Amino acid sequence: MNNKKEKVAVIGAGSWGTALAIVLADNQHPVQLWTRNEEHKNEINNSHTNEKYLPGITLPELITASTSLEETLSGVETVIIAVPTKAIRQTLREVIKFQMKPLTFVHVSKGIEPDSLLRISEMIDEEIPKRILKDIVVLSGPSHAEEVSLRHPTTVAVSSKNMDAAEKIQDLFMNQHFRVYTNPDLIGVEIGGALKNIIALAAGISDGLGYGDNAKAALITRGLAEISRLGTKMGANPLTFSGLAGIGDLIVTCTSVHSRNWRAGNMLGKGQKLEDVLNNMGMVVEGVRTTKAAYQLARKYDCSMPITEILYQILFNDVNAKEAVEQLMARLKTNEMEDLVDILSEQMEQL
Ligand SMILES: NC(=O)C1=CN([C@@H]2O[C@H](COP(=O)(O)OP(=O)(O)OC[C@H]3O[C@@H](n4cnc5c(N)ncnc54)[C@H](O)[C@@H]3O)[C@@H](O)[C@H]2O)C=CC1
Ligand SMILES: O=C(CO)COP(=O)(O)O
Repeated sequence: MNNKKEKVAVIGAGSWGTALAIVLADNQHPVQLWTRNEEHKNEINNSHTNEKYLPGITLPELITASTSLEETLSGVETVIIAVPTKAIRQTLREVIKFQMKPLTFVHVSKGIEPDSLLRISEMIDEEIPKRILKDIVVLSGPSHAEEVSLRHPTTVAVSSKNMDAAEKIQDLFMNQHFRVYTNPDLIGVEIGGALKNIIALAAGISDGLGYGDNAKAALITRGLAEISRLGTKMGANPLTFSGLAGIGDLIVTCTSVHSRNWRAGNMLGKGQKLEDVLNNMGMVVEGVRTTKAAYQLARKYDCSMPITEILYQILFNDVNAKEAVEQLMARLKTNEMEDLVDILSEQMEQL
């Protein structure tokens, strides 16, 4: 059942924030969408479009944009945080200047902060004073904004330490095009969403190099193995990685031309420089920063992550992509099932 009249704030009017605003407006929720750009605000309010991020889509009239956070947050109990991971802390610090009443923070971004190695829910917990922090919920899963905005069937998962809050967000978003599942594994849902971008970059590189379906299937399968291995060490339930926030998101991001991570990888595989690729994309490519964070996490947790390690060398140490693939293929022989044994024994230790 939808809470039809509740106003909702969406912070970030890029592709994903706008697509989710459409879902909420389709569910009859008035949406207050925040953008930092005055022209962008006028376009959304006057033309009901967002041509840079969702070309060709007409936005429902229930969506109104503002450049004022105070105005965006007025009268809402739920705020959707939809800015890139690197902008989360700065955005939260602005939000708390205008907020007196408790809020449920729903984050929909996919990343991990390098150096602190915090997940986004942990960053929110750190930044938001307890007096205005009601709950933190994550929404993640295989969901390209371009398809959500066309009302194509999409499924996602929501998670929180408080499952009542997760169920409330499930009700807020759920409709006939957008199916929302709950999953109690907050760590797994956040880790799956963040780490799949690393593998999508690698899949794009593989395609850019001209390799085929065998290579991509290998990256998806062995990528899932290393995501599960690290995620389990961090306290996730390994079963989450067989779900929407794991293999589901991995498939969509590694195989879709909509994926910015895949597209960036593809350009790198064709020989373009990382700096040029990022400058030309005009949208966030989360996997680059997340590769740095995962590389650090692999060391912290003493976890073998060969694809992440080799991608780190390509991105940050200028290692040639073709030679990197040769290195991956020439690794010491091993037993595929060792991963499963590692994951199971990790789980036993946690019981
Ligand atoms: N686009 C998609 O299909 C999906 C994206 N996501 C995640 O959602 C998050 C946002 O991604 P998109 O909307 O796709 O990115 P985007 O690049 O399309 O839009 C980002 C928005 O954040 C704003 N922004 C950037 N830096 C900022 C800063 N320092 N302060 C305030 N605002 C800032 C931009 O102006 C823009 O409005 C990412 O973590 C992404 O992984 C998750 C699921 C689907
Ligand atoms: O997370 C996404 C789809 O689920 C979007 O992926 P990209 O950021 O690679 O476009």
